[in-house]
Amino acid sequence: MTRITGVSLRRVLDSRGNPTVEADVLTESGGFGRGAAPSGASTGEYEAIELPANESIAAAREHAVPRLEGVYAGDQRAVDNALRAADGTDDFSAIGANSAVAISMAAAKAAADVLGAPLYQHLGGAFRGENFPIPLGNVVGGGEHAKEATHIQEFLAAPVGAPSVSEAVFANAAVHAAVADVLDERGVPAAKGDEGAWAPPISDADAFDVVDEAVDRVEEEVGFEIRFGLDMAAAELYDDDEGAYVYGDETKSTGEQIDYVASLVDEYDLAYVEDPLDENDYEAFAELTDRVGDRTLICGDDLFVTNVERLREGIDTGAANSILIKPNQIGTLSDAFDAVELASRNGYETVISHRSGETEDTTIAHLAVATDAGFIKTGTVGGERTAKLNELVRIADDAV
Ligand SMILES: C=C(OP(=O)(O)O)C(=O)O
Ligand SMILES: [Mg+2]
Repeated sequence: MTRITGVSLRRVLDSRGNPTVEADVLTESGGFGRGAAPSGASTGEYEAIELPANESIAAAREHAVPRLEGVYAGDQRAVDNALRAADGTDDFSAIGANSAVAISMAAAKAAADVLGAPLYQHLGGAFRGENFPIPLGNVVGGGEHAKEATHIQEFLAAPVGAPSVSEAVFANAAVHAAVADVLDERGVPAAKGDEGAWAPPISDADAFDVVDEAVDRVEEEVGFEIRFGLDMAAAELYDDDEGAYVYGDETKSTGEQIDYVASLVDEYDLAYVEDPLDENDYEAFAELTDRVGDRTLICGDDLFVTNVERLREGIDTGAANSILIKPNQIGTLSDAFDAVELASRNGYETVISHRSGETEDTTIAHLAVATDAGFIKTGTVGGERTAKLNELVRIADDAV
């Protein structure tokens, strides 16, 4: 049976070397699941609250663990309702979304363990496992993820024509390597940012040129279509006092930002643009989506924060045509599923996503397959990123 008999919590390292929360869930029949919370750097204003790991663990031990004992791990809503009840706030500020999401994911894995089913099947049902998300691979980045690099946070390879998820994963790694070659040929030194993308000290315009060239080279090599996209993380660029987007010495008004993004979509045939505008500006999002939403995905990350109420507002105003899903932005798997369902029912594409601070946890790979998501954004290289990519390869190979 999947009745929970124990929950233990500990501090472990994330990929930035910061403490994060890991949870173990045990069931009465010996089922075991482990989940670890990721952590953002360019966090949205409306995200659930991450507490310092120690504080979150102490609060969850006191308030959540006693309520979870006896709950069926296989009843994900019951687990997540218990977490919400233990917390008692709207944003998990009492026990921390970090403990909440770690426990929520660990319970799902414990239930899958008892059932002897892969996590994606426990979460998504018997007919999942045929369709795979296209991985969006961060190959050049800056913003809050790397100092002295591009203003735009992420340049993402999008192997839209790949015949399999495995070929898509390897294509993104090849684009990452080709970017290194192009930078080297141009004499540009580059360290890596938090997500393993190259973080060269070049302008955004030069980065477009480098990524375009790298994508062309790999496209020729692999023989299928590779496009690219962006996470502009524009809430980080937007200055409330100036009422403008700040790119170093240059600023753009909201109208200029919309024109700029629309021109990039057309010039580079972008497949995907995440957070092109400030997280409070549904109207500007809607204007851009109206202009280019027929030929690219306009995705809300900081805009929606995996929150059904914010997504509902986006649907009502025509603000976007896709949503980024980060379970730790909202705190539980049930809430993340609700956001996916609302999105799908309204024709929105879903993109399951990692955070810039990650662990070896592979839940999001299973979540993407379980929800039949069109895309997954989980980096390109680096152990905490390849953990998810390799898990997708294993799921496709029936090896989980
Ligand atoms: C993954 C992202 O970064 P972070 O985790 O820092 O929010 C993002 O903005 O999409
Ligand atoms: Mg983002």
